[in-house]
Amino acid sequence: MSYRRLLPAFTGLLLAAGILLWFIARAGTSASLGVFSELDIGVQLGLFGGVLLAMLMASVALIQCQIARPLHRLVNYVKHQQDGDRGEPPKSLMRRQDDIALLTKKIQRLLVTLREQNEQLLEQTLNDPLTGLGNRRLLEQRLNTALPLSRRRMAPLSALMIDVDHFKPYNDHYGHLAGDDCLIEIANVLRDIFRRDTDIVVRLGGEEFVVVLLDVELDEAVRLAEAMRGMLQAVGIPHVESPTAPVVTVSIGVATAQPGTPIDVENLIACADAALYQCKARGRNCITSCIVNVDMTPASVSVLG
Ligand SMILES: Nc1nc2c(ncn2[C@@H]2O[C@H](COP(=O)(O)OP(=O)(O)OP(=O)(O)O)[C@@H](O)[C@H]2O)c(=O)[nH]1
Repeated sequence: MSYRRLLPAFTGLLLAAGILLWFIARAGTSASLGVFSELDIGVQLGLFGGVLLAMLMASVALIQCQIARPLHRLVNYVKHQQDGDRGEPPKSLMRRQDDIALLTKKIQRLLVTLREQNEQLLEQTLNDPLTGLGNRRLLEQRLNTALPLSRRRMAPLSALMIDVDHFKPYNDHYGHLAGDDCLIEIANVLRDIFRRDTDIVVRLGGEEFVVVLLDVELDEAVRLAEAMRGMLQAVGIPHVESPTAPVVTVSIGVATAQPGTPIDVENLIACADAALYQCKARGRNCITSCIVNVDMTPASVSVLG
């Protein structure tokens, strides 16, 4: 029985007991209630008190079992949800037919909505809205976990800094919207080439993209960079203003940190950037690679070709 029906019942019983006690007390003094009138007044009062106490204890037990305990379970459910638990509310709460069940269902729905909205917000803060790739924050977040792990496992790590060649003349000639479409197309090529779950592919800003490949040696990183460059050229986005090629091309700086090199996000990107700079100097639409040195200053990048 739900507390909504039990409480009025107990209140009624208490009331009835009170009236009964009052009646018996009166009967005791008017000596018209046979057996009670023969009892000592102290015993009569003791009896009344006992009945009252029993009723009170029953009420407390009822409140404890029907209200306090379920509410405690509800609080525990909310606490666990706050700690990241995704479980359902206790079945004993969901099965009820009262306000506590209603409250539980409402809280559950509210928590699901909040969680979904949080996930959407988080995605927005970690994604580039134009291309749908990750952004710099996502790169930092994932590298903060990946770099120490990679160091501990003594695994190599490679970063590719990809920059669109002559993008300003492209924008000037075809317009900013066409420029946006071009960036989206490049992002699609990146998605096609870098498919591993561990690959981190982000748009750093403007016409610059970064790819970080965990557990990938320099040779493999250069091969993938070459595949990306080739695929974009094969897509053939016309670029009549480019002095390099009749289509949109990219320059790619590849930096590889050998197993155990103590690098951080900034240093890795700085080294790949230095390699990219060499690429641009060599005439664009090419790949330059380097090994990240232990002192990790961009100036220490040794270009391999
Ligand atoms: N359409 C579009 N253009 C952008 C976006 N972000 C940056 N750009 C443009 O990208 C161009 C980058 O130009 P530059 O930095 O001079 O580079 P570049 O012309 O590609 O020259 P190189 O890199 O030396 O080959 C600028 O014209 C920016 O306005 C964007 O989100 N959308």
